[in-house]
Amino acid sequence: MFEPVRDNPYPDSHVLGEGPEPHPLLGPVLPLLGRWHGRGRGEYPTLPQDFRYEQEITFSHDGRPFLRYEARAWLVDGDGVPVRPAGRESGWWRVTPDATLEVVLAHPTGIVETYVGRAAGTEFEIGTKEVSLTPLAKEVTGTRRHYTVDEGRMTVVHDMAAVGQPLQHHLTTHLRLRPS
Ligand code: HEM
Repeated sequence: MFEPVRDNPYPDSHVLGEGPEPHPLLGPVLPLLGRWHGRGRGEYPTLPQDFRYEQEITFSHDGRPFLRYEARAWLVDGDGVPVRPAGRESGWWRVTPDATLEVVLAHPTGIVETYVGRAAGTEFEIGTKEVSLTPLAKEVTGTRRHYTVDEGRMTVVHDMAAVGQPLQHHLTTHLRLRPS
């Protein structure tokens, strides 16, 4: 019944030239591919003070026309010393033939977001189509994310409408591509 099986023949890759060939439709999002690590600052008008964090983001693929996305962050103090784990999220970035992006992200805090957006060179902009919340999740009504990639550096600006507040800045992160 429990016969041995071979290793997964379709591994993910986050490095060009390793693993499967990227699907041709992934062309517009290839600048995102890789493991990124960096620092950020966050704020929101409902919070008593702003905060600093570090974050790791990985975009990978298995040869099909979507990226796998994984991100985790941890708060740090003013000296960069880790304080506690913070936001985590994972999901999928699907690319259509006209370079439209369709993104699904899930958070451990009971939030699931669907997004639509566009890839334009090294700029990627996505905005929520719908946000779905579990009963205990904080009220998030919409978010917008802007990714800019430039020679191994990535900046992510994340605006959010939540807990009765209109869409406004929550996070800005500056990341560098990690050597694999
Ligand atoms: C790098 C990722 C993130 C970090 C470091 C971060 C950090 C924080 C921190 C420190 C707080 C204050 C409450 C606390 O101490 O836990 C907070 C509040 C909040 N965050 Fe984030 N966050 C991140 C991503 C997100 C995302 C992706 C969303 C929405 C999809 C989100 C939605 C919220 C909401 C709704 C609140 C509560 C505001 C309130 O109740 O006043 N956060 N975040």
